[in-house]
Amino acid sequence: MRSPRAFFRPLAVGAPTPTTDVPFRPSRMIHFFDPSNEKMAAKVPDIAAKVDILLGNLEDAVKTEKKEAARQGLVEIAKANADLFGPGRDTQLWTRVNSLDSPWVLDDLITLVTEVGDKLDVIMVPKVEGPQDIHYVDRLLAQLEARAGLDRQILVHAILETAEGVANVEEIAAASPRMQGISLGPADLAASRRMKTTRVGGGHPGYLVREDPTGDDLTEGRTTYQQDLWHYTIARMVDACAMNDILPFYGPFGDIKDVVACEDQFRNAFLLGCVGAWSLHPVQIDIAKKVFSPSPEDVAHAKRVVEAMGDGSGAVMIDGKMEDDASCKQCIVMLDLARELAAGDPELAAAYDL
Ligand SMILES: CC(C)(COP(=O)(O)OP(=O)(O)OC[C@H]1O[C@@H](n2cnc3c(N)ncnc32)[C@H](O)[C@@H]1OP(=O)(O)O)[C@@H](O)C(=O)NCCC(=O)NCCSC(=O)C[C@H](O)C(=O)O
Ligand SMILES: [Mg+2]
Repeated sequence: MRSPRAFFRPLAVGAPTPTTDVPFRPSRMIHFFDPSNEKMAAKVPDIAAKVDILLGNLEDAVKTEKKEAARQGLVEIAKANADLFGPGRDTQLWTRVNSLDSPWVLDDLITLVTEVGDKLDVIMVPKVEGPQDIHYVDRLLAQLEARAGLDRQILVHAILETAEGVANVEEIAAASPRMQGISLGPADLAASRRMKTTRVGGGHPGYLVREDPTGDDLTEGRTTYQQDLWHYTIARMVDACAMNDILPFYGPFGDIKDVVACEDQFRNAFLLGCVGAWSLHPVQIDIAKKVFSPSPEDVAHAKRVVEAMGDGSGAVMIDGKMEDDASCKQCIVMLDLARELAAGDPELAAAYDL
């Protein structure tokens, strides 16, 4: 554990000073694409205009024989679209590198930071098991940033997708000032925990509670309610992130055609405190944008409560409900997000009347 005084010192001579805050940027969807896939690569300028975060994926879902093409493809895309990415641009450019035990990750990090480090906002690290993984990446990035002459830090995002990672999530979130956030990786996590679902995120019809029987018949007339397989992990991840001022995200929803259940999963995550989710296919982009932007009705209600509460003390009745200091704080959370999103989006600003 580093001393509090050392925490904000660069980890390599000449590396940028560590950031003290994760700056607010709209982060409602992390859109995944495979930079070795020509069709997807060709869509980058179009998609970049629609998403908050565009992520060139180098890890799972990229075939082994395409690993190097994906890495090189991302370098070329970042260079060819220099006007779209980098400090002050609307769309963040991220990458997901290969796992730390893979034969590719060292070259992923060296190549990307050296060639296009000035365009990259965040590096997503998969299968993070504890703070030691973040410390390794932190020091290596500092060395690479110093050598590349970068003047701002590239932040790090961890995926929570092993049982060990979940057990250590608080230490992971607090491991470095470079930490930007954490995503739930439900597919790898299910495998690591030996859960018996084969789905990529979402619910499972077998995970349910059943109403008690009303008579002797145990088989008929008993309503079942599907439960959320991910509630515990998301809630724990949200707490770990909130206590360290970093951002929690839901990860992938693999049933691309089930846009309804995707919206439900994203909304559960939003309500629990996540700021965004991954989009794996263009059809999921607008779902994430809608869900992770507060609704105009919630914003209108929040405005009413904050106005009625004045200095925030005491209690008032609005529409038959008690509002006090605590509910006023909830409303301020909602309003802050609405204002931040509306600042870069005239349509939202109009919908929120802000
Ligand atoms: C899921 C897909 C393989 C589906 O691809 P495809 O069969 O080509 O879908 P469509 O025919 O409906 O595509 C229509 C057009 O849209 C383009 N497309 C598709 N996906 C994307 C995308 N993500 N970005 C940009 N463009 C996209 C297609 O090329 C078609 O174009 P055209 O023919 O010109 O009309 C595919 O969507 C896909 O590969 N998505 C990304 C998958 C991914 O990144 N997976 C990894 C993240 S999830 C994970 O790793 C698990 C996690 O770590 C955990 O452990 O939980
Ligand atoms: Mg995974």
